[in-house]
Amino acid sequence: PNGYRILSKAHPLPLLFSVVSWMIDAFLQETQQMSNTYLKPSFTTTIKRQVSSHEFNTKSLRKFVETVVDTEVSQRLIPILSTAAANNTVLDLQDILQRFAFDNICKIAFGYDPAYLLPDLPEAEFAKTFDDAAKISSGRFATLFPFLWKIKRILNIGSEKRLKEACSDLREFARNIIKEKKQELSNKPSLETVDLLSRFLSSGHSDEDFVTDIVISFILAGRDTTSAALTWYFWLLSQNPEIEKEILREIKDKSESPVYEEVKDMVYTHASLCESMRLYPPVPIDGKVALRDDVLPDGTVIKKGMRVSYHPYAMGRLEMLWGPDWEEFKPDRWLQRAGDGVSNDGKWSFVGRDPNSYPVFQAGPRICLGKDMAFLQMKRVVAGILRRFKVVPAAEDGVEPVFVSFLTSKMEGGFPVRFEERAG
Ligand code: HEM
Repeated sequence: PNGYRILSKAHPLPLLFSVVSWMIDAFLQETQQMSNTYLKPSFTTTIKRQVSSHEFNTKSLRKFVETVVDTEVSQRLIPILSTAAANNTVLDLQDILQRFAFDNICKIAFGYDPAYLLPDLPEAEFAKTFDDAAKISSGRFATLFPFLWKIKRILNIGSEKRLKEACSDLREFARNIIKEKKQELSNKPSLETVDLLSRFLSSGHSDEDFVTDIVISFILAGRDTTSAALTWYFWLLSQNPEIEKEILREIKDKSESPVYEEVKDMVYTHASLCESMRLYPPVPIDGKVALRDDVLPDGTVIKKGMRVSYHPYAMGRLEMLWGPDWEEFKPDRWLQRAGDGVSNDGKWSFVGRDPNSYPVFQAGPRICLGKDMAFLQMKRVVAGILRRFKVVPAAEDGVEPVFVSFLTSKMEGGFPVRFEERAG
């Protein structure tokens, strides 16, 4: 569209030294309108410094997987799918996975259980508000006439009025979580809480707006990303039975291992998840705003204030990066035989890609902090579901889902499926 320049054509993501995180920040900027504060420039950097040594280290991650994810899988997800299989009911898998991810991220980040993944699939008012806010804010970046939304915002009408209301509700929701957590901590100062929010509050962060931002950004980072990845993953598996068979074989092989070992060794499943996110990245487009004048490695001049976007969706489909078979869902492109090449022991090993040519989790110093956590969660869900069920799209053969994006990717209208119990 007008106003856009392709800076590096098909070239891998250029170095982005002097740019700032944009997606989460942009969303937060909107929600912050309500508290009349300005985004602290170092906000997400501060989160990173604060939490990377705590919640995202291996020990916490293992705990997260073993307790929260497995409880949610075995006590909520599987019983719901079992009932649906027994009654031949069609469920919207996208909705189920979003509920699953929302419960998970709330439990790990705040020690709070919203219980959205219950058999009666309760109205998720908060989730709807969250979707509306994300949809309207992402619409701003896609518009050809940005002055229109700015006028609407000044006049407080239409979508901008709805956004303002939604943001107010979100902040209210976040404040309530914080209030309850503070109460809990004051009653039990020595409470053995491992959630992020307790850590922030216990370590002296009392600025309400700051902590509210943390709550909202973690929901955004943790809810829609893994659920988007898994929704498209199950769709691709339904279209590629041979690959599904291979994953199932791996899952069955590992079923006797302890949780952490199982997940670590699921090389083929890991490759298939990477491959699925190549074609359907949960964050299909992301951008940065230049803090000061800069020159990209290819000589392109960037002026302070210019927005630079990069497109994981487009980059995942480039022939020059992935070869002439880029359209194929092919986990093998992430694998090689382990060993010395002579005594082939038959084991596959995973071959990662340079994050600059696969920026699904972004690249550089602001790379996703939850990447390992996301993979652990996704593998446990894949193992939990596939071990018991075959996921069958309810739409007629040949009907393809439509990819849409509101900050994160979605399947338009959801993903209606049936579940078939596997024999044995
Ligand atoms: C498949 C799942 C996921 C994908 C594809 C993904 C992708 C991304 C991307 C593209 C960014 C960069 C955003 C930007 O700065 O513009 C990001 C940042 C981030 N992600 Fe993830 N994410 C995933 C799951 C998670 C999970 C489960 C968490 C856990 C809470 C998480 C936490 C974060 C955090 C804290 C940042 C900010 C890092 C910083 O700015 O220093 N992510 N993620």
